[in-house]
Amino acid sequence: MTKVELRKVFIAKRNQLSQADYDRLNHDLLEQFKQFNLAGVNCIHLFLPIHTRKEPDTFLMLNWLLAMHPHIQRIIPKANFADSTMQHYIYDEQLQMGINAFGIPEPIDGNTIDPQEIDMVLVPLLAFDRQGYRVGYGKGFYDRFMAQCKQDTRFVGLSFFEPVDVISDVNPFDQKIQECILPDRICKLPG
Ligand SMILES: Nc1nc2c(c(=O)[nH]1)N(C=O)[C@@H](CNc1ccc(C(=O)N[C@@H](CCC(=O)O)C(=O)O)cc1)CN2
Ligand SMILES: Nc1ncnc2c1ncn2[C@@H]1O[C@H](COP(=O)(O)OP(=O)(O)OP(=O)(O)O)[C@@H](O)[C@H]1O
Repeated sequence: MTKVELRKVFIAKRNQLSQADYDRLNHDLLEQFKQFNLAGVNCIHLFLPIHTRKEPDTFLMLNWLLAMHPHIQRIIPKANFADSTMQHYIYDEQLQMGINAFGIPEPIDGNTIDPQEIDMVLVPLLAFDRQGYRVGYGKGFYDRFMAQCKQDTRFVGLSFFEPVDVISDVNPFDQKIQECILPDRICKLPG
């Protein structure tokens, strides 16, 4: 299926989730995340969820990391919709948070870092395929950002749903995830 078709199908699948389904799936994703090997990860980048779009609740991972791995630096993005780029802020006491026009919790002001410092990125997606290609909301924010990271940065998707076989219209800008956290397992991708 094409990205346009997949967006429709997977937005509908999310919208059909009841609050109870959504809560359970978030709980299950957190349990899988806890199993994840974080050896060598000193700096982790997390998107923050658009709750109205029933995105995976990454606040659960953020809080768990603070409690269990306080030495790991946590980074969150601020999106600039004028040019589809993002800036990356350290989630510390100095960070001032707000909610932008798209419902994304994001920094207003704080300390920024360079993408080259990031060891692992939790990547938002609507759908992904068995090769590791992903479909987002279609502005290329993550394709641009992932291209700026180190060669060995780990890109990890979070999905409530299984991969599709193939995304038929991938383009040269598309960046792949190497793993995807699902509610019942961690799905390894060819990378
Ligand atoms: N939580 C979260 N943060 C994220 C992403 C994400 O997928 N999830 N993004 C991942 O890349 C970027 C934001 N991408 C977005 C792209 C489009 C729309 C959006 O609402 N688009 C409108 C159409 C607007 C237009 O075309 O001008 C829509 O879909 O109705 C929202 C976020 C950066 N931050
Ligand atoms: N590094 C880049 N430089 C210029 N344009 C880019 C770059 N990366 C992606 N794009 C453009 O951004 C758009 C991304 O569209 P695509 O449908 O692949 O988005 P997506 O992966 O679903 O979105 P997102 O990454 O925002 O979740 C395409 O038009 C693509 O050409």
